Amino acid sequence: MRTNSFTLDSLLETHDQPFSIINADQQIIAVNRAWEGHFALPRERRLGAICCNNPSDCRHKRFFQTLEPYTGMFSETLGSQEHLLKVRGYPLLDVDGTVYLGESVLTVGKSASMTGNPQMVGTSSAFLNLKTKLQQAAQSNVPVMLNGETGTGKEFAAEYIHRQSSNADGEFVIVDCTVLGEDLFESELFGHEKGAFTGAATVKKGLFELADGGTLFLDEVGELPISLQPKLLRALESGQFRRVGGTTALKSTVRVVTATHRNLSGMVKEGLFREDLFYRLSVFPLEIPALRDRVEDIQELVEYFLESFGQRDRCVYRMSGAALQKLMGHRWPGNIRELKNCLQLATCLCNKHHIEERDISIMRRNEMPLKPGMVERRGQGSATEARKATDMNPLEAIEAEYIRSLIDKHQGNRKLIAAEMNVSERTLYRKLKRLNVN
Ligand SMILES: Nc1ncnc2c1ncn2[C@@H]1O[C@H](COP(=O)(O)OP(=O)(O)OP(=O)(O)O)[C@@H](O)[C@H]1O
Repeated sequence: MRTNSFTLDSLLETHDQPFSIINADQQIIAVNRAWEGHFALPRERRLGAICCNNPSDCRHKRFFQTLEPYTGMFSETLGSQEHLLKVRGYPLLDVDGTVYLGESVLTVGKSASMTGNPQMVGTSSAFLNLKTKLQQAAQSNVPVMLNGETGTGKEFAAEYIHRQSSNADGEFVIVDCTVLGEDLFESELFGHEKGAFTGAATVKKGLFELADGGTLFLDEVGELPISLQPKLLRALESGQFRRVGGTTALKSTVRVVTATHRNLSGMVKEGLFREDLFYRLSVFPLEIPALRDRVEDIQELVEYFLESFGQRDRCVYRMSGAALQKLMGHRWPGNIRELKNCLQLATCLCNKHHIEERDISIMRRNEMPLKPGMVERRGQGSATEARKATDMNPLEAIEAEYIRSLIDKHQGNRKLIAAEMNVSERTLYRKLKRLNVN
């Protein structure tokens, strides 16, 4: 059979979809007109350039290791814009047998900047991997379980999944499992009919119903009492539920995302979490990395937060190199929330909007700032008494005392108390409830 050789450019232009060719050195060697138009980038700016932001760990590199065709959702920053791409990559052979990667963009979803979502900041490989997986999870519609330390951005990630998913037009409903005791669970989750119990003066829709067509985010799902877990499982499996006091079975189609800082599979082994519910919820498990495992992102996060504080305060905050070094050297047990709160405080302490090393006050976990007199009061036995009265362990008693000192200091302002403790207001609320502090 006689074969003709066509010029590369004429072949490329037969693709209506954006199309690019990448060599084994991960350089872009050709793009078509649809690609230029789609990304609003002239080809001269891309030809010869390295394929993406993170060439040491990207789909192109993996392709040249395996030569396996692939299809999937990925996020990529081209120019100054973040794009969510559905791509197909496959091998191309030239006449002398050299392998290239041909990649076409199949359909294009919404980008975070286009939807006005808060920006997901970070370019470390740990973070980019996570972002790609979040997008894959968003497209898949299966239950996602997010695992990570406090303040790593689990709720932020859950909302990101929601906004990128086909349920984005529905509600993003957060269920805080730490506050759902036996008495609240059914009426909060499934709602109640008028007169179902004393105080049920009107019909109330539950969170499950409100999330219909949207996303139900079960935060701290590991805290859900085991006695309530079968009820949740039943509703998730059938999509059906009854309001308290109601006889009609209602239906709700929700996308489920859960988060926990606990080792749930360990809890299953210990009989503290139902195995069937665990498997039902963790079809797509995702680990959110701690900030200390992606220190490369600290500078970018600092710039991002300072810019947003600057917009709020109508000024431009700057930071000295020494101050940044101090931030880079900390282990951030409270993760991104702790960093954000630390910067928030620095903007209040600094002079002429210039943050110096002395303005960075990092709170050591074992250095609880006690109010004058607090040690003395503890010495007189107030914490011990509180412990006896409420059956607290010694650490809880100290924590309760510490929170009380902050309540005094900030005159009960929960925002300020939570900020000083480096926890979310919701976490503070849980602590107040658990420690019985008013
Ligand atoms: N990638 C990111 N870019 C910018 N801000 C982020 C990012 N990830 C998290 N944040 C911010 O960090 C803070 C903590 O995030 P979030 O509340 O989602 O953490 P969490 O893991 O759910 O915490 P907790 O377990 O204590 O509830 C929030 O202010 C959030 O906006």
